Amino acid sequence: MIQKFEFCKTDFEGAYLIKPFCATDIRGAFIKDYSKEVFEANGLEHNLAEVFYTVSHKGVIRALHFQRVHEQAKLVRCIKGKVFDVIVDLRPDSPTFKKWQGFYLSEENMNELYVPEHFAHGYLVLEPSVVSYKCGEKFYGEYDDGIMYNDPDFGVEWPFDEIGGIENLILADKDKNLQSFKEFEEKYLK
Ligand SMILES: Cc1cn([C@H]2C[C@H](O)[C@@H](COP(=O)(O)OP(=O)(O)O[C@H]3O[C@@H](C)C(=O)[C@@H](O)[C@H]3O)O2)c(=O)[nH]c1=O
Repeated sequence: MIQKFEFCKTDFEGAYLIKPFCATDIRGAFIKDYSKEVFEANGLEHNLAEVFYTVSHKGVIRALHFQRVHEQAKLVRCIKGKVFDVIVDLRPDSPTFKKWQGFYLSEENMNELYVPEHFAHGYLVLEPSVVSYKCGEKFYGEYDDGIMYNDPDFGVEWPFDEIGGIENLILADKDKNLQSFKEFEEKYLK
C-alpha cells in the first residue's frame, strides 16, 4: 500500500500537519518524511540545516521552546512512541497571536508537524518516545529560549490524565524556570 505525502492546514497560517510518504509491503514499511521538491510544490520552502533526535520517558514535558534572532522553523515527527505536541503563535501581527493548538504525533499515525519560525513549541510524552527534528536554522545557544509550559496567557490544556496525573510530570530544571509570556512580551515585543 502506498500513502503519498499529504499536507493539511492547521489553525495557523504557515503551520502544517503532514502525512509522510509511506509504502508498506511484506517486509514492513518505507517512510520518506522530507522531500525538498515535494515540500516546495506544496508551498513550503524549508532550508534543512540540522537534524537531531530526543529520547524521552513517559511523563516528560519539553516546552515551550524557540530560538530568538536566528528564528528556526522545524519539521517534527515522533518516530517511536507517542507525544502530545503543542505550538503557540508568537507573531504579534498574526490573527492567531498567543493561540495554541495540540496534535497527537505517534509512531503509529506517522504525522509530522511543520512548525514555522516565530512559534513556541513543546510536547508532553505519553509513551517512551523518540522525536526527530529537521531544523531550518542551526542552533545558537545564546538565543535558545522558552516560556513556561503552563503559562496562564496561553492556557495550554495538557492531557495529564494520559500520564496518570500531573504528579507524574518530569521536567528539567531549566524548564521549571522559564520566563512567563508577560516577561517575554515586555522584553522582546514592546
Ligand atoms: C536544541 C539543541 C540543544 N543542544 C544542546 C544544549 C543542551 O546542552 C543539550 C540539551 O538541549 P535542551 O535541553 O535545550 O533540549 P530540549 O529541551 O529537548 O530542546 C528542544 O525542545 C523542543 C521542544 C524543541 O522545540 C527544540 O527546538 C529544542 O528546543 O543539547 C544542541 O547542542 N543543539 C541543539 O539544537
